[in-house]
Amino acid sequence: MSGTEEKFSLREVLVSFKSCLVDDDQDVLVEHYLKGWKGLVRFMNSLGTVFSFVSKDAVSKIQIMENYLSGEQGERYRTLQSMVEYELSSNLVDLNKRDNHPESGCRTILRLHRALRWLQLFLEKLRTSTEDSKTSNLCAEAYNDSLANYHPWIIRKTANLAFMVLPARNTFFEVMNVGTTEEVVDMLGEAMPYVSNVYDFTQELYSQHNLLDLP
Ligand SMILES: CCCCCCCCCCCCC/C=C/[C@@H](O)[C@H](COP(=O)(O)O)NC(=O)CCCCCCCCCCCCCCC
Repeated sequence: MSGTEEKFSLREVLVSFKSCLVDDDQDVLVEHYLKGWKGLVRFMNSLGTVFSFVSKDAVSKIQIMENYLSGEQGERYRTLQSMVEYELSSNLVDLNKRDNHPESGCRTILRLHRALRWLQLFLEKLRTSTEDSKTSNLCAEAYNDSLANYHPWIIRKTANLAFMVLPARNTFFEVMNVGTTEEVVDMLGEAMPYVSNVYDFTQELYSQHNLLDLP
């Protein structure tokens, strides 16, 4: 990280998933969801350029969503529920193959949603890890049990190579800038339910509308 860049704590990033949830956890604010992702990408960038291929893809998906939010129909994209209703009722989603709407909000959020499952698994592994656990193994296990199922061989291979250069657990925790190991573990315990609630809500919404396999 460059000296001029302000150090930030992963606590704020993870807690921003708390502010996503509205209406008694029955909806997710897109703006806050994207804010959470931006913080995560910023954290990932601080780990080095080896993840820039991941970062690029995440940034482009965040950008697609921000364009919708600031566009003419921005109000329709305020929450995930309103986005799904609007895009489906206006036939703005390619349901079977990428065609006229290759970058719908629904399919873009689905990609981030699948990545959120990886994050959930990885954070839980970090939280319950021991001093001799290898961050690279935890990350690879979480990836292989989730996101990898949607990626072609070449991406899986590249991702697994990149994981190998992840810093050791101690350094990784330091970069998180949360405090001692105990504080990191406590923070993860505190933040995980928010990430899980956002994940569960989105999963349910997409499942209700048969959107979990969007091309
Ligand atoms: C800390 C280490 C970070 C490791 C990141 C692990 C996730 C590995 C994902 C590999 C994605 C490779 C990039 C390409 C993806 C796309 O092909 C693919 C499909 O898109 P398409 O349907 O439009 O073609 N895109 C996706 O699946 C979306 C990927 C979004 C990844 C966002 C990852 C953000 C990671 C944030 C790290 C924060 C770590 C915090 C830990 C305490």
